[in-house]
Amino acid sequence: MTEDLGNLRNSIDEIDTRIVGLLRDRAAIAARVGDYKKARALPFHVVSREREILDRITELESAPFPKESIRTIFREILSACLSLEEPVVISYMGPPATYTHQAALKHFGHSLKHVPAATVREVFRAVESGEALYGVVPIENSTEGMVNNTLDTLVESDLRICGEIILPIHHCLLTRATSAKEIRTVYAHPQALAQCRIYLSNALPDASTGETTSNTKAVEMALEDPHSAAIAGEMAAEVYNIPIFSRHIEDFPDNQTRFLVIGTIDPGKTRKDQTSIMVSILDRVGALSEILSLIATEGINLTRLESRPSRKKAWDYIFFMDIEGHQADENIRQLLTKLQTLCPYVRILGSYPLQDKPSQT
Ligand SMILES: C=C(O[C@@H]1C=C(C(=O)O)C=C[C@H]1O)C(=O)O
Repeated sequence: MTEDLGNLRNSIDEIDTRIVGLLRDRAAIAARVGDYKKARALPFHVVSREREILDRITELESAPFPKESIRTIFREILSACLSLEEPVVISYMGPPATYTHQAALKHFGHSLKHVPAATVREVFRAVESGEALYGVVPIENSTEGMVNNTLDTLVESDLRICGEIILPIHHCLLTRATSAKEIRTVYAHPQALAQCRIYLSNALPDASTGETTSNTKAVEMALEDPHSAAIAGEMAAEVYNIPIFSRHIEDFPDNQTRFLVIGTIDPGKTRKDQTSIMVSILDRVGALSEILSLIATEGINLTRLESRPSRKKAWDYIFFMDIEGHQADENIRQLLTKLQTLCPYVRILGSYPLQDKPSQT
């Protein structure tokens, strides 16, 4: 029997009507949850519950529908339902169309209000003042290393880390020029320039480079002058309507950036968490190795160790550590108690859901 296209499309229309009906029912219940929480002054955004939902629906049989798409769709459903409970503002390091903007949209969905801030410090300020519930800032790139400015701002602030977002970063060369030889200057944020060094020296050996405070600023320069180009993401090309001259120009294809979600809300314990801590150590032989062996004795996996000058005294350092697990776990509680006796200063920056590293895309 041959398929009838009209019938198939009628079936799809019926299913879509059912999906919308279910979304309507879900939104009505989420609004009731919102009323319940408001009456009891409970936090309305519950990260651990959202994580539980996302993990559960990912395990449901959806084939041939792709699992990753199920997660993306549900991220948007959660975002839309949450916005019914309370208007939520997210401050991100702007301007619009930066990778940080992309990370914020991926993590919180499009239904929340995403507001750009000019600097990392401004993002912290927006959250500290209560203008925004969360802030999103870049912390580390897999090719270029830590964003020191974010680490330093974290030291000075009382905000906690509520989550992390890992985004594959693919740079594009954006320009109004139609051939490489027309391009005299390539503008970008220093991080982006550093991640595309090999491409620039091979494809545009005669072009000079110019650092900008953001890739979006670079796009504005490239829009004004056809002899200029900018390095930025595909989203910037779309938003600013500038042609893509070349895609995937990053030197290492597995280029990822890690962003932090900062705020005041405790995300709660989930199936797989990570804890970030900050310690200062006594200036004596073996002080750091003592801490490291304590971590090993408790059977804790140390996944990141960074040091930054304390900015209080020359050659005095603060250490940032990420360990697997939640601060409520027995072995981490033990570790923290021991660290408190060993280190002049210990601060828990937060326990939050561990993000899976995205596979290369
Ligand atoms: C509905 C709730 O509130 C929010 C919205 C959620 C949802 O749409 O499922 C989940 C967690 C909360 O961030 C809840 O806590 O259950």
